[in-house]
Formats: sequence, structure tokens, C-alpha cells
Amino acid sequence: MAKNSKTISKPAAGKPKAATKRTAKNKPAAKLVRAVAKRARTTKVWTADAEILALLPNPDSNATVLDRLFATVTARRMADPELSHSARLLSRGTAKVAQKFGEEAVECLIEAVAGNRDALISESADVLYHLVVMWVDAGVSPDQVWSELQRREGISGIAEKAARALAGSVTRPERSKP
Ligand SMILES: N=c1c2ncn([C@@H]3O[C@H](COP(=O)(O)OP(=O)(O)OP(=O)(O)O)[C@@H](O)[C@H]3O)c2ncn1[C@@H]1O[C@H](COP(=O)(O)O)[C@@H](O)[C@H]1O
Repeated sequence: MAKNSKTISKPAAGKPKAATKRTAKNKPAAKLVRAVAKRARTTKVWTADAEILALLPNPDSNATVLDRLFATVTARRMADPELSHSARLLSRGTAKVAQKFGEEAVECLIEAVAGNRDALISESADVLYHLVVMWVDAGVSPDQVWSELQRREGISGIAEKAARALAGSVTRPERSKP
């Protein structure tokens, strides 16, 4: 802690330390955006492949803010519903929790369609909060969701859908026509 405050209060000569840090942190993200834009222009195909993921600052990092939010909401389960929005929502039951998630998702898509970027960011945060509340209510942990996302990495959605259709046609024989 003391070490950090020293770093902030005494930046190195020339550029302030914080500004240098921020630029360095943003660089891979800007590079990623350029790479994705170029790929989209030249191939018109989206590929979340290793080449693009390698440009991320930390390809193994997960959404730690969501992990912290999950821990907070879990801890709020037993809190006073007068003091905690999460406690109030969870006390109203699964149907209400799910309904709130749905409402927030709809608000989010309305902003997306309207092209309101700032409102979309705000509504996205609402959606994620209500998704986390839904996970807590259902007893699903973020790790389980991260694992499922990791399992899907590198598997094209088109290929996966085709494989699913194939598996369905093998396991579910066509219904006999009347
Ligand atoms: N991220 C959020 C968050 N996002 C949105 N909201 C709340 O979600 C509510 C949504 O408002 P609505 O009017 O749509 O919902 P509502 O009041 O239930 O209305 P009804 O549909 O019931 O009529 C607002 O009160 C927002 O403040 C959030 N409440 C809490 N968090 C996080 O959860 C943590 C714990 O919060 P508490 O549980 O309140 O302590 C906080 O520290 C935050 O990190």
C-alpha cells in the first residue's frame, strides 16, 4: 500500500507515471481493435483465434469484477432487504429475479438498436448485475460459466450448430408423418 502511494505521489521525471501506465495498458486493446477491424474488412469473417487473443493484455484473465460482484451479492443474501437491493430482489423469489433480468435485457437491446452507445454501456452493467443475481438465486457460480466459455473457445458457432444438428438427427429419429 505504502509502495503504491509512493509511486503515485512521486512520478518519474518526464511523463507522469499514471499517464505512462495508462497508455501502455491501452496499447494492446487498440492493437486488438485494429486487428479485428482489419480482419473484418479483408475476410468478412470473425475469428476469435489465437492470433487475436494473443494481443489481449492477459488472455487468461477472467472477468474479476463479476467474480467480486458475485461474492458481494452472495453475501447480501442474508442482508436486510431495506438496506440491500440484492437482498430485496432475492427475497422476492426466482420468478421476480428472472423477470428483472429480462426487463434489463430488453432495455439493453433497445439502446443497442437505437445506437445509444453510452446508454448501452450503462444498461449492459444493469444486465450483468441482474445476471449475477440470477446466478446467486440459481446456485450457479461464475467459475462454471467461465469454464463453459473456455470450453467453447476456438469452436466456431456455425460448426457447433452444424454438429448439433447432426447429433440431433442421429439421436432423434425423424417423426413419422401422419
Ligand atoms: N451493480 C449493481 C446494480 N446495478 C443496478 N442496481 C440496482 O438495480 C435497481 C434497478 O432498478 P429498477 O427500478 O429497475 O428495479 P426495482 O427497484 O427492483 O423496481 P421494481 O421492478 O421492483 O418496481 C436499481 O435500484 C439499481 O440501483 C444495482 N444494485 C447493486 N449493484 C451492485 O451490487 C452491490 C450490492 O448492492 P446491494 O445489494 O444494494 O447492497 C453494489 O455494491 C453494486 O456493486
